This record gives sequence, structure tokens and C-alpha cells, in this order.
Amino acid sequence: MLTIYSDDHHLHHGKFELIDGQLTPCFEKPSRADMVLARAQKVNLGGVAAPREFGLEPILRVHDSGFVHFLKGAWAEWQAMGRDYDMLPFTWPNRRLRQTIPDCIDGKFGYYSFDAGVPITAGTWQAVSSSVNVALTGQAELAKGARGVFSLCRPPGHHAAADYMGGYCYFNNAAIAAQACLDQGAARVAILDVDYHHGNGTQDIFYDRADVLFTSIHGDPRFEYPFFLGYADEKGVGVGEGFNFNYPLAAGSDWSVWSLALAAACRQIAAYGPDVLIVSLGVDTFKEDPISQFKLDSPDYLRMGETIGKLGLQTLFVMEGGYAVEEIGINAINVLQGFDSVQ
Ligand SMILES: NCCCCCC(=O)NO
Ligand SMILES: [Zn+2]
Repeated sequence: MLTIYSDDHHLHHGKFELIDGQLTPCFEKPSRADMVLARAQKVNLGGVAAPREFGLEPILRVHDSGFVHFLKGAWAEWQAMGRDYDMLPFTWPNRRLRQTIPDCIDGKFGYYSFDAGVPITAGTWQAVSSSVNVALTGQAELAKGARGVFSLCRPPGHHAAADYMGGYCYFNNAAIAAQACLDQGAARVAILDVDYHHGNGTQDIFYDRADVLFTSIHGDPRFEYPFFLGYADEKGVGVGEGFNFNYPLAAGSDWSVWSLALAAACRQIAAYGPDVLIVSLGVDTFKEDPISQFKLDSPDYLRMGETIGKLGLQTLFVMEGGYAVEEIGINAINVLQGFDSVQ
């Protein structure tokens, strides 16, 4: 399987995130993608290709222009205030507050984010733009007929919605790739989000649409981030009703439980009959993941890939989360090797 990868992700390395009441060194760090790339090369998964440049147009097919232009100019605006340290938001427009975009950067940052997990640094814009190009280059390879392609995206994207960032995510790489499939003639695209956390951004983007089926297996939002989306009763709205399936699971869920949800999601995907499948590939479902509560083990990721491969669909794997850095490469590439093992 071909891997699409850019070194530009090293340009994004936030210092701290607020978690468990502490300013903590960011779990979403460059070594994550380095370890995945190293594993792909070690097992000879396939070639490694650099992304092509797609510009802002495909991003603007998914994201609000005010949001995109805020992110593009944020660091310069921050620096102009004499601040040379990471940007972090700290105030958000909650219920019954005005949804008016403030003039000051701290207000704008809060308007365009939903948590404090999105540091912006000098290199963030370049890194997130390249991460989108990695996803779109993978999508282009699929359009040329590849059975499976791996877009080793960093930063991840599935928490980012049309007009807000959060949870280490800035642009929604998987959603942008899905929209590109549709813009190039696909009638239906299925997205399977196997990350430990609910892909609230991806769900939000496609919630009122029938041309994208969104399925997600994740920690129950009653106890797990992102807390405020991801319940099983969220089925879509309007023409999108019936095209959204959430499978929230309890803390401690292992393969015996997780695989039942995967089978159910795969049944929905098969019934939908998509032209292409996009997998938001987070491996923070791993039993040793430092911020997650599932109990999958490394061999389970081979089985995950095999199950996805048996759908018989052209598949783009887009990297999302996973923070057990020593094992992230083994686990992510196991999925891809499992997929490739299915003929
Ligand atoms: N800082 C709160 C937890 C962010 C989760 C990021 C992630 O892995 N999402 O899939
Ligand atoms: Zn995650």
C-alpha cells in the first residue's frame, strides 16, 4: 500500500495542552508520525510519496472561509501583539452568548475553536495545509484506481468542523478528501471512524447529507471526550437522517466488544453501497494509550484491517489519533497490513 507523507508535520509542535487540570506537554507530537512512517518502511508496506499542492479551494469546499482565513493569519496577528509563544484559546461562546465574531484575536480564537487542545505556532499553518494535501494526494491515488492508500496525516482532523477546531484538529482531512471524491463524480462516500474518540467534526459536516455515510465507534460521550456529540441516537437530520451511525462503547471495551460494533458499522457501510470508503484511522483504542480507555491489543489491528478489507471497497486510510508512541507504528500499520492481506 502506498503511503503519502510530508515532513512538514514537524513544523507543528505545540508545547502544552490543558488536560486533567494541568498544563501538560502535548500528546499530539511529531514523533507519532515519525514512528508510523518508520514502521511502514520497516515492513515494506509499499512506496512513500510526497503530497501535491492543492491550495485552498478543496479546503473551502468543507470549511467556512472566515475560519480558514482566521487560521491562516492567526500567528502573524498574535506576533504583532508582541507574543512569541504558542497561541491557546481560553474563552468559548457557550449557550445564550452572542455568536458575534469579536475583533480581538483571543475572542476570534475562542469563536473558531471548542477546546484548549489546539495550540497555534509559527509552523501550524504550513503543517495543517500539508496535512490536507497528504489526504488529497491519497484521494487522487484512489481516483487513479488504487485499492487502498494510506495518508499519514498530522495534525489529525476528525474533531474539526466547518467553522471550529479542537482536539488537536484544525482542518478535517478526511472530510476534505470525502468532498473531493464527490466533486470528482462519486455519488456516495462512506466514512468509518475507528479512532477512540468520536469524530464530532466529521459528523457535524455531513449530518444533514445523504451523500456521505458517517459511522463511528468510540468512547461513550457520557464519560469521554468530546462529551457533547457521539450518542447512538444521533442518526442525521433532514435528508441526512439514517446516514449517521454512532457506536458508543464503555470504558474497558476490548476486541470482543469492539469487533461487534465494527461488524455492525460494516453492515451499514455495505448496505449503503458507497463508491469509496474513507477510514479515520486513530489507534488510541490501544490498551496502553495514555489518554484513552479501550483495551485493544496489537494483533487486533490486523483483524480490524482484514474486516475492513473484506468490504471490497477502494479505501483511503487517513491518520487520526494514537498516543502510545512506541506502539503507534505497529498498530497503525497492522491495520494496513490486515487490509492488504485480503485479496
Ligand atoms: N485533550 C482532550 C482529548 C483530545 C483527544 C484527541 C484525539 O485523539 N481525538 O481523536
Ligand atoms: Zn482520538
